[in-house]
Amino acid sequence: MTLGIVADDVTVTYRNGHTALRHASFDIPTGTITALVGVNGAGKSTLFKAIMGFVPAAGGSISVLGMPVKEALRQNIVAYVPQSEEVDWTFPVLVEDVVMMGRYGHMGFLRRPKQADQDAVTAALARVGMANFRHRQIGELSGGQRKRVFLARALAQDGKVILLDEPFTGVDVQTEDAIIQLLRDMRDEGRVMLVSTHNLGSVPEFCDRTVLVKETVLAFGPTETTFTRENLELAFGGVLRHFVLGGSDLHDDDDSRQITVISDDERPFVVYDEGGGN
Ligand SMILES: Nc1ncnc2c1ncn2[C@@H]1O[C@H](COP(=O)(O)OP(=O)(O)OP(=O)(O)O)[C@@H](O)[C@H]1O
Repeated sequence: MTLGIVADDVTVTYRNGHTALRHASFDIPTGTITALVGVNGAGKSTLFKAIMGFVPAAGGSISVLGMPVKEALRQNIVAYVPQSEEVDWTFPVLVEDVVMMGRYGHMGFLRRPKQADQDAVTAALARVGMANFRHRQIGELSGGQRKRVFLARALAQDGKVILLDEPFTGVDVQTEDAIIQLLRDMRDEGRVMLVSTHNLGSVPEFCDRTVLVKETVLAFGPTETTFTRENLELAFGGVLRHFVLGGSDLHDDDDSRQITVISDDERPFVVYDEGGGN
């Protein structure tokens, strides 16, 4: 088992003094898809930022493919697929330009694309089924198409570790299935896929591993032993009312993919179904 990402006792404190993660530890091997699960504000994005070196760890350490974060950044091996809200969609930029950004780390100082860079962009767009959209403005695309373009950027970068922040928000079932298939292919190529998702129903279906966060890492490991009723109740701070997992049940009907967590004050807290998520 080759180690992909290892967090050892990581604490992250923002400049305003807020500590978003305390003593968080986990490890995930290469060649896996790992779900990052937790309520809003649990620290998922913070963990991503720490892995990308955007925020320093106030304590502990993170290694990526055996390297410190700084070195991993230098080698351009960590790719990021952002949440839609993080992107300024009014910025006038073509689809091919967004994907070309994935090549920047492979280019020289002047960032002049070579034929190999153009080829990588073409191949990445084809792989996500967006070849025909190459010359479109990014702002003119649908939510699902935009996700595909950012996945193409990660592919063009040839990231060995790919962080995806809620890739299923606002995408239809067909696009979700296409994204899951792509993630599986990338896993089989030995990459590390870390996926933050609120779409709990699909976690057991496609994530080999799960990391549960709530201001720290509550639990991590293989999904069968980690994505349990007890751990989910801990992560969501409520009572799990409807929890159907595993095997053929998952595919029998739409209902069986639904997970409902009822919060302590009896309001449905998390209600997710096949295509949904909120
Ligand atoms: N730049 C920042 N400065 C200070 N505090 C921050 C900053 N970014 C996030 N936080 C705080 O850190 C905590 C964790 O936020 P984070 O964005 O990591 O949560 P999350 O799990 O990604 O949530 P969501 O599911 O809503 O995306 C929250 O309490 C948040 O308010």
